[in-house]
Amino acid sequence: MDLASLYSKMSKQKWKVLDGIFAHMWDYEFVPSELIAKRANMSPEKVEAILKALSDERLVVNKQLAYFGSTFTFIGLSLYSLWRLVKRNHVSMLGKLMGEGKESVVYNCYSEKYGEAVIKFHRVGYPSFKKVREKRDYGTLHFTVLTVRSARNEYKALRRLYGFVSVPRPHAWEGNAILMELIDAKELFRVRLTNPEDVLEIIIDEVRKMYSRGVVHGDLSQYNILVSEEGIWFIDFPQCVLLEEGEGEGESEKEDEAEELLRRDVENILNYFKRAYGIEKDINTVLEYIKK
Ligand SMILES: Nc1ncnc2c1ncn2[C@@H]1O[C@H](COP(=O)(O)OP(=O)(O)OP(=O)(O)O)[C@@H](O)[C@H]1O
Ligand SMILES: [Mg+2]
Ligand SMILES: [Mg+2]
Repeated sequence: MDLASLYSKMSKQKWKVLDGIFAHMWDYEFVPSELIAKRANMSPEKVEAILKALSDERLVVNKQLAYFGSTFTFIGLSLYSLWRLVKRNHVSMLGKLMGEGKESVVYNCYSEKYGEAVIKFHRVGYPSFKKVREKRDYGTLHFTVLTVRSARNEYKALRRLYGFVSVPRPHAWEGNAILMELIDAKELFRVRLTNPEDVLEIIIDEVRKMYSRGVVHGDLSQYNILVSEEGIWFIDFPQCVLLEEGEGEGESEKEDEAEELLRRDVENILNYFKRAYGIEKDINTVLEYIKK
């Protein structure tokens, strides 16, 4: 996905058309070209011609239903989200591709406001990612909405935690993209720790702080913790559960889910430290400490 070169090939009218899709994607999987035309202030014929060009570039998928409709591809949505970040002056220059995970693509970038930073483009449940899709219950919502939601959930979690728990500073959120602080560190699984007991203590204390702010990570593992000489950071929050103030003591379904996820998170970490460093801790004691 070469976003920078795709970006340079866009025109003002193409951006307007993508903007029209974005504005109505909450109500339609395939947004009627007529609605796009209205918002873009162009004729429907012109809009359809642009949509066909965008489809050739694999930025949208068009479908002839009872009407002519369009939806974003992952690349199209990412490009559009990048445009919004640029327009709001959050991003000045896109840098190198840093990594491609199952559910995201992460780029280095430069921001005049924030300096060096990263952009994480979310992709949840796009059709080509079958395995990811099977794992979750998507109901009837379509991919674009789910993906934007996942970005929003991660942004909300980072906003709530930053300053209390060691997470990258969130700068901005647009569409499926989150702009955040660049952390100069490596994933836990790639590092041989000299003080694993201390690091495990820190992790448990941070998970406790997270929990006290109503956040359960939900995918905690040696892959989603970054470490360096300077400290440790938690990343990758789209699947987290956010409990509201006062929640966490009752019996709601969300709280049950949070409890279950917390146990799994802690289990993952304890298993990793046992396997990699031979450190053993009793999970129930640790959970009790976290919830205290
Ligand atoms: N703020 C950051 N600073 C530096 N590197 C980062 C940052 N955020 C993400 N990364 C890098 O990008 C990778 C993918 O990010 P992240 O884990 O958030 O997404 P993911 O696609 O959900 O991952 P996975 O496929 O493992 O679930 C990370 O493993 C890390 O190497
Ligand atoms: Mg990850
Ligand atoms: Mg992930």
